[in-house]
Amino acid sequence: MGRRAKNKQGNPEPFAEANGQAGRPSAKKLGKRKANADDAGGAASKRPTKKLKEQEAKLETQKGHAKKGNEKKGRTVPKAPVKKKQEESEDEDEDEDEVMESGSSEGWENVDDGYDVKTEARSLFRDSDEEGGLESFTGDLDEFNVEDEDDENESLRGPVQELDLGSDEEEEEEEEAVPVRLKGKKSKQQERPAKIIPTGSDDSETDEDENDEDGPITMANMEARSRAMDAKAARDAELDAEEMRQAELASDHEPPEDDMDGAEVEEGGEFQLPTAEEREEEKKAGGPQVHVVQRRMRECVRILNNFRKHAAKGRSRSEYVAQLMSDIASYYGYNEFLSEKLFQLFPVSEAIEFFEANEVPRPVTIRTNTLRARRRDLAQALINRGVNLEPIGKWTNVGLQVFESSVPIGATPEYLAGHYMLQAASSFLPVIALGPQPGERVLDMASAPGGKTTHMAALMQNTGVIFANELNKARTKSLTANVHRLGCKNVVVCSYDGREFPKVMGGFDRVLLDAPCSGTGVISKDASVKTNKTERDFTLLSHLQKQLILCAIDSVQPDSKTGGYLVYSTCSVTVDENEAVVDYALRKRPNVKLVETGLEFGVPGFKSYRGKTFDPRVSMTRRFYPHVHNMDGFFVAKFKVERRTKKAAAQSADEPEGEAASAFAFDDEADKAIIEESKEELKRKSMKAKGLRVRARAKAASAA
Ligand SMILES: C[S@@+](CC[C@H](N)C(=O)[O-])C[C@H]1O[C@@H](n2cnc3c(N)ncnc32)[C@H](O)[C@@H]1O
Repeated sequence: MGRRAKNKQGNPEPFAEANGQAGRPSAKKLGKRKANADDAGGAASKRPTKKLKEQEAKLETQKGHAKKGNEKKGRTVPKAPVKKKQEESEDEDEDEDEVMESGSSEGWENVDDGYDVKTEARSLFRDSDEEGGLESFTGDLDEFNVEDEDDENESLRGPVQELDLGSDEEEEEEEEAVPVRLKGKKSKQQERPAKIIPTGSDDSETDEDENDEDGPITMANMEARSRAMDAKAARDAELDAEEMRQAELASDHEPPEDDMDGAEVEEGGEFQLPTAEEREEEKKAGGPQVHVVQRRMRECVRILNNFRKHAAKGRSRSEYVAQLMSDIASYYGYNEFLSEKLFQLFPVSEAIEFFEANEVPRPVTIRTNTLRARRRDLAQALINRGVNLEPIGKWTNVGLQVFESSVPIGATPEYLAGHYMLQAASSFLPVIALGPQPGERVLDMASAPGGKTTHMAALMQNTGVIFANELNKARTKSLTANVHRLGCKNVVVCSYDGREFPKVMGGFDRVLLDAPCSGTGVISKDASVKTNKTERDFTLLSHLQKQLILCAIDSVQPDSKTGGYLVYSTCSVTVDENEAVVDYALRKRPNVKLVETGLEFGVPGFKSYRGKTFDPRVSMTRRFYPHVHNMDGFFVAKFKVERRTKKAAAQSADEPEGEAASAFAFDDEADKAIIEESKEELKRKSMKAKGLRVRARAKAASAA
């Protein structure tokens, strides 16, 4: 398998200005893909890169530069246009900026020609071993990798899970073969016979293998190979675009029923929704067989995409939806409540893409700590150790994507020396949006394990001061460790409930509230979310988030000469944790307004959702999705806080609970019990973290 194929991440290019609608596969398209893949034998374990590729091809072709747009290798997270200002503030490396901007070969031209990475990596390994170098780190990795299992990012959830430290025996074996130490978790999909909606990219693995010649990748041939891959990607993009045009053309001329996407009859005869009895029998037999569920899901998607045409007489849309949601839950392993909640966020076909993307690990990415290293130097040092990497994209000057590595990325000398942070690309976004400036006073209200705190310290060039607050004392250890490792000298770690601000301290130029959330954006890293989140969790969380956001707003200094901003972010995709919280804040604090995040990609937030209307400015917020942007699901909103006038204060007190409020807001009086429960829950968690005995929840509740 090719070098990149081993760490294939689905799709590459960004969907700059994606709006969530763009390029959604039509029913026709899905059918066509399915037919293609079925022809190819319904191969198992293929990644859901298709839609991304199609969208890219379409968008990029429209823009007239498909060549750049479709790097089929799935080797990048979004390469979105970058703002000049961000570039300047994020990286001091001017030379590198030049190379990046020239766009010639993504910044690697000036490394030594003829350098054989594999050979060098082998010798480095030996050297390290002799010196007790890398080997000696493995035992202590946990300490260095900082974590706490429920951390949202960094070394905790994602990348480190990917690392395979292996046993000593493996080590020896691997040294011979130039080991790949970076491994994806085996997804459930890989054990399944076929995809729900097979895609044309299903043959991409073969393509990649063809592309990856056997010889060693050297500095000399890296660029040429990269160009060859780009050229191939461009050809693929053209083919895809052509296929898309054909599909669209065909949909303009009603297809015959036996067309690929018509009411085709799959193996097993005409599709019928199961009756209640059949479903009961299915349950008794231990649930449906995988191939039955797959087919049923495919059929339901097809029918729901053109209900009038394809639905069986007498069956309602809601019956198909109910069947599909139930099958999604069993096929992907979600509880029914969550599968429904997530399903409702998207049009039918896109929902499947989302669930599929959650089965695939996101790219492993690192952030250069510009307090200690320049990205170019860091990249060179890691390449010398046998790490295959490249810049994430033009939107960040500090990010690197790691494709494979023969060393544990969380234990290299550079890691230990604080030259980089293992950090999900999505985690860069709120910090870029906040844009902390040197000399400012900043609050990071919920900060452990410190990925964003340390990023802000770097942007502030270790000047000014950042108060890094974290409720959970146990988690302040990893936060402090990271602050030290990365050489941040302007950070004060503290441990309060965020809701105690600004009483504890206020008057900040900027505040980041990276709120505690359900983690529905990071399911690929933490599959437990699929089953352990209930309706009650979402109620409690959104209450907490609403309380925290008001405290965060009140902690901002409206008269700040340089700032006066708040960024609210979550790694969740649910509306109650995102737009509903933002809408609530806008209503409760008329002295704040939403401003553009400055992030040039991402889908606008929902202005309305399931019959509820939010403040129209909520569309200035940005959503990020695994299936669209190949990053963790994420949400970012940026506020400007202004001076509170008497009139505004009165307005906020009188603020009627609007249309959206009924569903998403809370009334302090009526919900007192819930708020108390949420406090109780936090207390329990904190006690647990300290190793204290915690009363069982039911007892605690009745006692309260
Ligand atoms: C999404 S994580 C923060 C990740 C962090 N910003 C980073 O980039 O590394 C949310 C954090 O909020 C903490 N937290 C939960 N409730 C809190 C509260 N009431 N006040 C402050 N922090 C809280 C959690 O313990 C968790 O560490």
